[in-house]
Amino acid sequence: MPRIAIIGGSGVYDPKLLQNVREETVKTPYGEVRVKIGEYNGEEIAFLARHGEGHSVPPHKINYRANIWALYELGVERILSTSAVGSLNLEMKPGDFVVLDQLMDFTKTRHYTFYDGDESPHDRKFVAHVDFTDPYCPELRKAVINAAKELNFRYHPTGTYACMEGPRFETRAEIRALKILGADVVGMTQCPEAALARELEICYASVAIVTNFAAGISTEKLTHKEVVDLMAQKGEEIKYLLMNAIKYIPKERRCPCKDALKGATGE
Ligand SMILES: O=P(O)(O)O[C@H]1O[C@H](CO)[C@@H](O)[C@H]1O
Ligand SMILES: Nc1nc2[nH]cnc2c(=O)[nH]1
Repeated sequence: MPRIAIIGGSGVYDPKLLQNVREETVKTPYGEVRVKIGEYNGEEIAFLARHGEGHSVPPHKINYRANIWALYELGVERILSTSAVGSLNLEMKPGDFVVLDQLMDFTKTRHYTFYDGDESPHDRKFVAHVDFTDPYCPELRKAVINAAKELNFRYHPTGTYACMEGPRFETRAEIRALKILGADVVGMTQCPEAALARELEICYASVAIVTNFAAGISTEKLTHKEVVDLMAQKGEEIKYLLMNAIKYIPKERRCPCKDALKGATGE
């Protein structure tokens, strides 16, 4: 059973560094999900392409609940993901890695929880309000930071991610407002992905890769092509960073993520 999963975002569509890769279709109450499972240094790792292998699913249409539930069904306890982002912070330049520690959710039409009471399509028909003060797992964040240090990659140990609905990019005014609100980077997929992992008591962290300066800060037109091109240039580094982080992930979980539901249901 894979204890660790990688969710690849834009530009990260296949688990090149895994050996003996097999594909499983996992049935979930929210639909079927195709997951690849391979090995790295003798450890079973699950891999899921967030947008589908051909980047056919836009950010606002991703079946986040099926994806996270599928990894839960496989026994995954820890999820590392990648996120291509625009930067609002001049210190965070294209090509930089940002180990996210905070997020703000500005999405509008997504499905945000597994806990829909009686309407839940599974036996967890209770109401739950999980703590999300710190949305990312401290142990996973530390593992990525250790790996970035060891590989001598240009990285930032913290960063606040503003999640926009998309699929369009932002206006100048929206980026100006997000900057005032304290965002460092902007993307379209961390919400509800991070919260759904917390709701199933799965540790979650995301390595953001700055692909461009955000609207109004960049002097150029924003294009998805620029995002995918930069992710392709950084492909090898991203894979080495994620794989290198694995050895720093403690076998035993001592983080609050594993007890997220304690007290969340009022019981
Ligand atoms: O967050 P990932 O999946 O890396 O994708 C990012 O890249 C796309 C924009 O080019 C958006 O979907 C944005 O969220
Ligand atoms: N929302 C958003 N997502 C991105 N992903 C990569 N760059 C950007 C950006 O500028 N805005």
